Amino acid sequence: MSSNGDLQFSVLAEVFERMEEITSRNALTDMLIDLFKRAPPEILDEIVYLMQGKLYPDFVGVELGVGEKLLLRAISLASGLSQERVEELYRKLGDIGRAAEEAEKSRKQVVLFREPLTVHRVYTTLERVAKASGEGAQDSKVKLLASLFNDAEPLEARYLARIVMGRLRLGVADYTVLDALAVAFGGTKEAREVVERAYNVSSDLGLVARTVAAEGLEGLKSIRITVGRPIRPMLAERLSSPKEILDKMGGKVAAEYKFDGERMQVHRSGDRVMVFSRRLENITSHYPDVVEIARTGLRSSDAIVEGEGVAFDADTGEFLPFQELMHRRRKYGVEKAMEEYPVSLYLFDVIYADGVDYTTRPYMERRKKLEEIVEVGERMNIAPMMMTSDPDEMERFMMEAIEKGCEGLVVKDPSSVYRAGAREWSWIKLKREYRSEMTDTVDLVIVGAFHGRGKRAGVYGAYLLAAYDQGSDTFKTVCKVGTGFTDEDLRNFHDMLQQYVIDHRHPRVDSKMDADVWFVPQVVIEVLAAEITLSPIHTAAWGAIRPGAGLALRFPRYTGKLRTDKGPEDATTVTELVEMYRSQIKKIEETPSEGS
Ligand SMILES: Nc1ncnc2c1ncn2[C@@H]1O[C@H](COP(=O)(O)OP(=O)(O)OP(=O)(O)O)[C@@H](O)[C@H]1O
Repeated sequence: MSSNGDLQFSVLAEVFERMEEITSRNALTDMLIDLFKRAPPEILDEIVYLMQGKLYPDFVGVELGVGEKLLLRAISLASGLSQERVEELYRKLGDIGRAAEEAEKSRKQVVLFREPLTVHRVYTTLERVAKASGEGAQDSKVKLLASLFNDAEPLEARYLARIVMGRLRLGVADYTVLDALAVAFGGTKEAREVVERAYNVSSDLGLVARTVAAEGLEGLKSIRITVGRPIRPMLAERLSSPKEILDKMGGKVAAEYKFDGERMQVHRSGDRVMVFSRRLENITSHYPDVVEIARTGLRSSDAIVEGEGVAFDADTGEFLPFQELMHRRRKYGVEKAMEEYPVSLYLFDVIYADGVDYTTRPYMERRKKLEEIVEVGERMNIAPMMMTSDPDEMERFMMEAIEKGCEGLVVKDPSSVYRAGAREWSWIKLKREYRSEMTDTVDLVIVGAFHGRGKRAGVYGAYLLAAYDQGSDTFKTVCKVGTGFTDEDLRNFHDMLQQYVIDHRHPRVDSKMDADVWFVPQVVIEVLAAEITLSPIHTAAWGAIRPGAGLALRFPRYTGKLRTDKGPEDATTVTELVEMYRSQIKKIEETPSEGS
């Protein structure tokens, strides 16, 4: 069955057919073990890719580029059935695989000679289909596919069609393949670890399969971290208080800001930079600015670093909510999206640099290396970190992080290595305790402003807003807002506010934050925010919920409504904010806590 390093495609098709009927994971693993042992090592990578309905690992980002219409044309060409007939079969059966199979069964062309399909031929032909581009690409794709269907038996045609359409859906998870490889070529418990490590540092299941089949476990040890090939990210566990974290880790820990953006694994080799997402897709084309930042800001020209890309408002410099980053995931108009939603990179780890694999080095050493190789600038920075063994200090650091637009902290064990692909207790995330959507708008008083930069030069870029405190008849700050204003709003606000400018903080304004310009509290605007959080900076409800903390709005946005109908004392009060905060918590406690 296997000869000359190849395998009949029919063998694979039969295995696929049996897999579809299996209901237990153990049986599925056994079947894979059997297949892996029978297949020649040279094509085991091809088998593994095809089994998952792909040609390469995901990070390569190559697609077949074959739509339904094109595939139906190829089936029609090979079977001699009219295209209408093939389409009708597809409509009737509702499955393109079954349609291809039926077409094959009732093929009109008399075939004098069939060259039996092999796995390697299927694989390499599909590679050519994927690579066909430019003028006439569609026709070449049809011809190439038809050449396969021409030689396919009905069962082979079924699976061929499904692979091509990405509808194989055998549900063979990466971990099932790893289990099967470990048993087939190792047989010991240790084998699973070696196989998994090779996978975690390469993210390439096919490569791992072929290597272990050809060279055994020893061979896998030669799979090393390589620039250009993403490694599976280390993940964090979660606890809800600083004390629990300190109890778990013991001693001094390293607490870092947890930025709320998109995780980016940045690979650089000379002038070439690649960016991979948390799910290891190649997202380089969406982030030309990150490419440039890495090219100019990394002192090592051969490195893999990890960090969080955070979108910010170009005019105010403030972080934007995570969702705004999705504007960067478009296919066209990347340049425009890049201007509207620029990204700053906050690095938190180094995986590889100048020929050294840092994953086996302790956190403190990695952090030191990171500081060495990162040229800190406006667009590239290192996540702020503090070493602490005091829960109160950690709590304050978390509030500071949230105040700056972060989600909380990721606390790390200073002696821990980088465990690719693992979610373990050496990284623990601490998010703000309470999280829910704020659906009500609030009306707040403009008490200060900050000079605009960039496109907002000459007008105010952001405003300091306050709620009204009836008890003391003062205005307590709750947020800085720079989002939601049109250019016209900004000009109008700037002009209108001139009459209220004073050269010091108004005595009825209670603020820990220093504004560039202060106003007499007069103008009221409507604002919507994501939620209310505790804050070490804003003075509203200071100490009411927790000593040393006030309340703040997270991600506030001007709704476009200037409340000329309200005087400053009609603004939302601090008491109302406390109420809103409490009902928020109640809602959280009543809903099941979010999983990770
Ligand atoms: N300083 C930091 N260190 C590590 N991860 C950070 C840091 N800042 C932000 N992050 C982000 O936090 C994530 C760590 O949390 P976790 O491993 O649970 O990932 P997750 O499942 O994506 O969770 P979440 O939804 O909380 O981001 C990382 O994937 C990364 O994107």
